[in-house]
Formats: sequence, structure tokens, C-alpha cells
Amino acid sequence: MSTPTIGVLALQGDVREHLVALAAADAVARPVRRPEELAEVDGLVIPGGESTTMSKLAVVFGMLEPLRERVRSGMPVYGTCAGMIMLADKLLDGRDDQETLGGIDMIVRRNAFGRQNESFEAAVDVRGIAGGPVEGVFIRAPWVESTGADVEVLASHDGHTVAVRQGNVLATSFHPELTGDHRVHGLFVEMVRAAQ
Ligand SMILES: NC(=O)CC[C@H](N)C(=O)O
Repeated sequence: MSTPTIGVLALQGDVREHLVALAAADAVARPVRRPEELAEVDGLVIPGGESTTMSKLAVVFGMLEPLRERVRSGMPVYGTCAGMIMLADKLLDGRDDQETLGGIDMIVRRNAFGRQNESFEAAVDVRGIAGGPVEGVFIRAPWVESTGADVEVLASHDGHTVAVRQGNVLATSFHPELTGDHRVHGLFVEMVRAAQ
């Protein structure tokens, strides 16, 4: 099977770290800012950052509808933190004008962990990832408040859902791209391969 080309949405956020993690997980990785670039990738990562800014820039760059269209058409997508927010069908504690792409039938609460702790790390067991828990880095992180019947819960922390998958769309509240452990990116690269 050929090596998949995976884009990282490069409007805002920790793009470089995802490019490095994807390359380490045996994908060809490149930044994506424009619809023409989106058309050329087999899968997409939406990075951590600030979802309100990312949503605004997606409108400015004319990316909102092209992104929605590709998610709807089944392109594999993986969102971390702000990226998870972007993939939520419904959002709590977002800004009034904040747009999401949707893709996962879930309600996500923005900054849910952030009120108590700005940032923390915790070992997280992720279904489908062998070799023990991953180090979860949570930075003003959202959690998943509820999920629809077709959504698979892959991980929880403190009783809150922090990793989910629905079909080709994967999302985590935490940031594997900041840890040097590329197993979650490896899982996503396998999802992209399987969809090719
Ligand atoms: N680390 C992150 O991506 C933080 C997400 C941020 N709190 C937001 O609302 O987008």
C-alpha cells in the first residue's frame, strides 16, 4: 500500500508538532491552508490551538465549506483539543459566532478541564492502542459531554470522555503531538491507509 499524504490544517495552532509526529508515523505530512491543498491530501489533522480563532480563519480563508464537504464525504480526520472542538456537531461554552465543522455526533464542552487546571498531564488508556497508556497532555482542554449511538468512546479521564471515534473521524482532548509518543498518530495513519 502506498504511503498516505496527510495534511495538517495550518490556519493556527501547533501545526509543526503534528507534521513531525505524522512523519515519524510513516506518513507524508504537509500543511494545508487552501482548498486546492485540501483536495490533494488523503487525510487531515486539525491541531490544538484556539478554536475560536481557527473557526474565524477558516471563514476568512474560504475553508469552512470545503472542510465540511470533505469530512462529510468520508475523508479521515483527526482533531486534537481545539481540533476536537472543530469536529463536534454541538458545542457548549463556545463563542456565539463560533462555527464548527462537525463530523462526530457529540456535544463537546470547551475549556471544560481548564477552569480547575490550566494544564496537566495524566496517563490515559486508549482503546486500540497497544503497549500501555499514553501520556495525555491537557491544555485548557475540552471534554466530551455526551455522544450519539454511532460514536465509540476510546478513552476517559476522571469520568469524562477524552477520546472518541466515529467512522473515519477521530478526536482527542489531549495532545499526543507534544509527547514524542507517536502511537495515536500511528492509529490515525492506519485509518487513512484503510480508507485509501
Ligand atoms: N490546547 C488547546 O487546543 C486549547 C483549546 C482552546 N481552549 C479552545 O477553545 O480552542
